[in-house]
Amino acid sequence: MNNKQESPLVGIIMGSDSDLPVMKAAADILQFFEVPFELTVVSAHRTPQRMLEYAESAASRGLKLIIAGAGGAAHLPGMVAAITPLPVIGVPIKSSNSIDGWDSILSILQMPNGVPVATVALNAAKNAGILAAKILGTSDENLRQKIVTYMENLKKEVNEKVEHLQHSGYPNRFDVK
Ligand SMILES: Nc1c(C(=O)O)ncn1[C@@H]1O[C@H](COP(=O)(O)O)[C@@H](O)[C@H]1O
Repeated sequence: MNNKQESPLVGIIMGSDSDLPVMKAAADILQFFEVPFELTVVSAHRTPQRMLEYAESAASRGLKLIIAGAGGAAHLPGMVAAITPLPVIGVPIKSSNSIDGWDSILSILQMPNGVPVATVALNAAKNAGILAAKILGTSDENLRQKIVTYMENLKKEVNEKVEHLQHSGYPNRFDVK
């Protein structure tokens, strides 16, 4: 699955394996950009010692940033950010007992001054992966070029939809692409 020869640059962690269906999107997009990553379950609540050791060792193991997803009382991203000097991207997850995901969003977003977590939208693990790739792309021209191509393709997709709409007969005078 992941490129085993290269040591991981991104650590994807989540509070439970029940988060995997959401967090898989971060792994998929990193794989698309050919960014080596590792993925595992770490819980601040249920496995505090494992969380401590993961966060303490992340930088020295060669990781450049961490994507942390959790639902409910989602303390994992913030606790990891409190320990590691690496940037942490937090993914709020709408878990089964959640208050519509707001519990997780606010737990991850409302960090105290001095301990930032870059929080993406609810369940937006794909965006977390893209953001990680963009950050790594600041010092990797090859990766940056892949991101430029990805963005060009996004634009093309929208333009094709606009083209399709043009042919459906609705009036539109705006044609800047
Ligand atoms: N928020 C946390 C933490 C943590 O922050 O340490 N550990 C587990 N969880 C979350 O509990 C939810 C339910 O987990 P289970 O499905 O295992 O009961 C998951 O969304 C997980 O991220």
